[in-house]
Amino acid sequence: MSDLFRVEGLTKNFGGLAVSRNISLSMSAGERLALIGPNGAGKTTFVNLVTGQIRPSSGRVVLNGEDITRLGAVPRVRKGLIRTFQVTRLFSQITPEEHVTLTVLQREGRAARILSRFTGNSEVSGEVESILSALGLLDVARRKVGEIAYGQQRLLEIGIALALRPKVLLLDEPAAGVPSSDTPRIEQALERLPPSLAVLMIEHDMDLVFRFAKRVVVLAAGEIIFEGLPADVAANEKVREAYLGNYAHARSIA
Ligand SMILES: Nc1ncnc2c1ncn2[C@@H]1O[C@H](COP(=O)(O)OP(=O)(O)OP(=O)(O)O)[C@@H](O)[C@H]1O
Repeated sequence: MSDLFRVEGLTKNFGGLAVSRNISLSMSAGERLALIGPNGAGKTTFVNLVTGQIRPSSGRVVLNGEDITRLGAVPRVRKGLIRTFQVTRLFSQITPEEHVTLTVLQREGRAARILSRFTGNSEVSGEVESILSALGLLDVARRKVGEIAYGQQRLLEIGIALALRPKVLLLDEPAAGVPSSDTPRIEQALERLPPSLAVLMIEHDMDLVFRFAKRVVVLAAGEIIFEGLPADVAANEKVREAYLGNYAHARSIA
């Protein structure tokens, strides 16, 4: 099998509620996949199952041919399965340079040493600089995170993920909360992600989805209802029903 990553029959029940239903999906190295679906479809739950934040009721998660279903979140990160979150989780008092430096040191098992000893270390700082540069963050590298734009904070989260040297990167709504004037920056950064990386992106911004993804998977009520080319998704009857149903529901409770 040439799949870098796959899930087989992934199912999660919360009490009587089936939130993931028999999801099977595979990704190869370098793939750009978007996972979309109406609110409550189970997208975040899917990512949580993949990264080990929650355990499936049944099914398997396989990375590089190895069944990692029983591994916790931290060993999965070490194996290269990395995610970002919908809401930023950054420290406002330290800089982007320090965030990414710390992550590189953490990965190398050197984070316990004093950070300042490493900011001048050429091996580490070269890697930090190349990550920040690819994301267009060099000019704010030494500003406090609390002072930089939200779009830049979102990019920094991707930088932290990259510092962990992912093989599979799961991006949970990378453009959420970012003003539309800043979305081109996010798009550019996504275009510059390492070509061999497999990227799965959850996103509601359809323009971004269509420009980024080569393949789209649609989830509705915990199930995959479409898998195919971005150009074919809008015309698909099941997809239209899922979104219309959701909007109708949203209206009924408004
Ligand atoms: N821990 C939990 N216990 C019970 N139900 C849960 C739990 N986590 C999620 N759910 C339910 O599972 C369903 C799917 O939620 P999930 O957050 O995965 O959807 P989503 O597609 O990511 O939605 P959104 O686009 O709004 O972020 C929702 O009905 C949610 O209420």
